[in-house]
Amino acid sequence: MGKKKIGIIGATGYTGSELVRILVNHPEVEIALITSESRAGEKFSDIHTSFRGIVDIVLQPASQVEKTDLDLVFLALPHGVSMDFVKKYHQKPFKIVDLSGDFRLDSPEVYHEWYQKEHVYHEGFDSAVFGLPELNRENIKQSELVANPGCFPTTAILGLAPLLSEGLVESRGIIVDSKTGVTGAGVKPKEVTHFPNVNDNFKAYGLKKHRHTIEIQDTLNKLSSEEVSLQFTPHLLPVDRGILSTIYARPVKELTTADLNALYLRYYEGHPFVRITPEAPSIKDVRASNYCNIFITFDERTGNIIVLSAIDNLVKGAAGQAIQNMNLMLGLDETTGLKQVPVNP
Ligand SMILES: NC(=O)C1=CN([C@@H]2O[C@H](COP(=O)(O)OP(=O)(O)OC[C@H]3O[C@@H](n4cnc5c(N)ncnc54)[C@H](OP(=O)(O)O)[C@@H]3O)[C@@H](O)[C@H]2O)C=CC1
Ligand SMILES: CC(=O)N[C@@H](CCC(=O)OP(=O)(O)O)C(=O)O
Repeated sequence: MGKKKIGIIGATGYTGSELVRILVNHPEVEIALITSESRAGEKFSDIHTSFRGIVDIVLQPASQVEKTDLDLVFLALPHGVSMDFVKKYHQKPFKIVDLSGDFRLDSPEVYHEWYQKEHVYHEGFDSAVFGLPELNRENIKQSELVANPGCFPTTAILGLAPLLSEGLVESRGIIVDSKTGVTGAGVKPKEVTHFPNVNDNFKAYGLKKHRHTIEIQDTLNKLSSEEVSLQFTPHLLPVDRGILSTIYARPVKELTTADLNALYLRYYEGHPFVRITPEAPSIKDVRASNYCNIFITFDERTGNIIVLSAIDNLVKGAAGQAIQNMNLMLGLDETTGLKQVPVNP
């Protein structure tokens, strides 16, 4: 059987280039098409110069998608833009992994409220599968359209899933305190990512209203018998990539650190990209890899459970997870092409 043919839409952005970086060494697929609207006609390596001599493919306009024989397409496009592409490609023979938030939430009304986007595409919301393989592996395998999770939700959901599915913590008042690198904000320069505003600085944003709050709650509600309500606050770190979420929850029964570690090891057995670690993880422990490192402990003094969950926002938080989903959708081993060792230092 030949290699599967893959298209990447929006590859001048950060997640698009990260998809190319990983897929170029994937043994079972070939990159058949890379598109860009703003830079069509230029080489991919003219824009992402670290690919010089490695990926010199000429960027095509997105209109080429329908003229190319493809097995699967990644949409690495902004929220709201992906919807139009999904609508256009709905009946095409290729599968789709959408990296945006357009199809992650269950209802268009909720999407509208939290994304503050006027443009809502109703059809297709029903058929999209939320692409977190650790929770949804079997559905992803059958899916034609996967909604790849957001970066913060990946840390928070993986960090809390064992506790909430076993009903071991109070489901209201959980705190998710997250720190992210600046690539999470995309390639377009903005005031918030301007060098003097980020460098040597640290700040919270999206207080009380960040759209990932609902993505985390919605997903955890499907695991929990009691309704989940959580406080999510993201912060911007002066680093390029990486997310560390510190999560606090109140146990509903007596639990020791040993009990919690045993639970997490059992829950994530057979999930190759989740590592339950004996030490508090740093973002460099997962940098440029598809791993999510999770540390869990009980603080006897305060009565809190503390969970630390670390990923690379561009890999397990975006492109790596998207490729993990692609592997499942194409019937490949989940880890194919994704065994990169984290870069530390
Ligand atoms: N960065 C991250 O850590 C994560 C990002 N995501 C999501 O993945 C998607 C892609 O993210 P990311 O790569 O960071 O985004 P970027 O802003 O870095 O890149 C998006 C690309 O989309 C293309 N594009 C096409 N149409 C438009 C349009 N109308 N307006 C602006 N850009 C357009 C552009 O490429 P061109 O002009 O060449 O076509 C652009 O380079 C987003 O939905 C994001 O929310 C999800 C998880 C983590
Ligand atoms: C630093 C920064 O701005 N990060 C982005 C997260 C990007 C992401 O993972 O997720 P989406 O696909 O849901 O946009 C933010 O907080 O909006």
